[in-house]
Amino acid sequence: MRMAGERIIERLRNQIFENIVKQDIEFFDRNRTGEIISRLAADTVVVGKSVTQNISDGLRNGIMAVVGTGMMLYVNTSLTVSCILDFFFYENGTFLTIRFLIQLTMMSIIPPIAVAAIYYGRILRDISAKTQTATSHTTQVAQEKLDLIRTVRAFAQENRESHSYATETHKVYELSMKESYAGATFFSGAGFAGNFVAMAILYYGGSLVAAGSITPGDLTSFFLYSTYVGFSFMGLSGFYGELMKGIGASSRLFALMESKGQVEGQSSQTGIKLEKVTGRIEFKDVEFAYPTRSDAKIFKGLSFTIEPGTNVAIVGKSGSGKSTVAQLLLRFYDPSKGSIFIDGIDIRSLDGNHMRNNIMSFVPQEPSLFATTIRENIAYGRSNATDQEIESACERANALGFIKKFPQGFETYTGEKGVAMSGGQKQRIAIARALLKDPKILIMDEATSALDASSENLVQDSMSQIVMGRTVITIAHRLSTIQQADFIVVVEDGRVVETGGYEELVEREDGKFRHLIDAQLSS
Ligand SMILES: Nc1ncnc2c1ncn2[C@@H]1O[C@H](COP(=O)(O)OP(=O)(O)OP(=O)(O)O)[C@@H](O)[C@H]1O
Repeated sequence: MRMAGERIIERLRNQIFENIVKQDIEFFDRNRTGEIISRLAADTVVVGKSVTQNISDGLRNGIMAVVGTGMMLYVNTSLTVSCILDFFFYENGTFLTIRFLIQLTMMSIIPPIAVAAIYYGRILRDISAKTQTATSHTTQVAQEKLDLIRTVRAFAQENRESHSYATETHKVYELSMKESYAGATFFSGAGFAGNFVAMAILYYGGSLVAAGSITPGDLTSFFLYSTYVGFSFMGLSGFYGELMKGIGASSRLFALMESKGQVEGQSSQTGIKLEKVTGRIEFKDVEFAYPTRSDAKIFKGLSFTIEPGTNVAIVGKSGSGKSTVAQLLLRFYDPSKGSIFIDGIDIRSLDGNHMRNNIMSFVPQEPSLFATTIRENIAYGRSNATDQEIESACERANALGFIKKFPQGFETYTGEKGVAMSGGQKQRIAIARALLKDPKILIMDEATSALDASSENLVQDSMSQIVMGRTVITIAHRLSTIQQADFIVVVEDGRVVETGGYEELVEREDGKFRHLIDAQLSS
């Protein structure tokens, strides 16, 4: 049972994690990582144990109850005839036979214990669901605060964070207290009833022995079996309670396991697999609001076309939705109206997995690295890449120089989320990672923002190599970095308000792009 339990826990974890990583990005906007981690780590153990170790206890107790009752009846049958005929009424007319003792045991312990056990089980189920939620909140708080430990330290908020963690752990403690009270009430009540009946059996059984209607041996065996039955019913109640606890903890787990993404096929492997792509992109009348903020429309009819092989910059004020263009193109979300096409095909009909794996590469605004070596981070999208390919991607991303300066070179450990790398180094590793896939469409979200002027110049210099033979979308904040763009798309109020080449737009006196440039120069 223990082995089966461990196997169940392993399978539950794997299946739930597999389902979670395939969820839409919206799911991660709605759920906090700490909660998911806690469900995977703690809830799976409660559920696994409740259906295995607990079942073994339940089976043992069930068998003991059945056999014990059978033996009681057996003791009874051997005496039944004489008991019923000769001692049906004893002395002063009291109803005292072994049958009566059985009835006494059965009637006075089992039904009340059964009713109390059902009630106790329900309480445990509710408390268990609440405890698992409270436990997930403690993990959430710990995870978030430790993730941001540098901010916590910089603002000297260690005490406050310890206090907020303690508040959450206290909620778990209070629920555990409730569970303890419920357990103590149930088991002490059941124990008291059991002892009372045991005394009653001894008292009446003693009288029967004294009267010679049963032998001391009969009473002893009967007493032994009834104790077995009593204990096993207590055990069965405990089993039921633990089962209910498992059910309480499982509700959220099964919801996580069964939850299906909203964006059908966001990470599924169905749909068209585009093999020969030119890299033409079209946004047509796209309307969009983030699902978690559906009243704030980001796009209200966004339309633009990017021809294959061009280097396009998307510009606009902060919060105008530039990064959202990338998120829609990667199909992290679907537009509420309108469509996005790649080579004339609506991306909703493409195989999302294939599209992201073979057609596109993305350098996010804040590149995070996995806690492993530089090599593994760069080869993340193409684990079979050769050393030569990795070096070549690094050269184009202007990353080779600094990587080679590390004593361990490509084997240097990048730290959790890349903390052991500078912002500029992380960005160049992320650019190299994107280039290694040799994508037809490269999306760079403010990819050079963390670079110092000289590194940025070096990356800009290699831009001609980076863009060669592919469509590049640069989501630009610093307008100085987009002079090489073939085409600029200016986004404002959810629409495209201007398009054109850099020189052309800069010269438009009253143009939106010109305003952006002027605003940036004067700041
Ligand atoms: N996951 C999200 N859920 C809800 N709202 C979001 C989400 N991501 C972004 N937003 C909101 O959408 C709007 C557009 O954000 P976006 O990141 O696209 O802007 P941006 O133009 O790239 O800004 P910046 O140049 O400052 O990075 C903002 O108002 C932002 O608050």
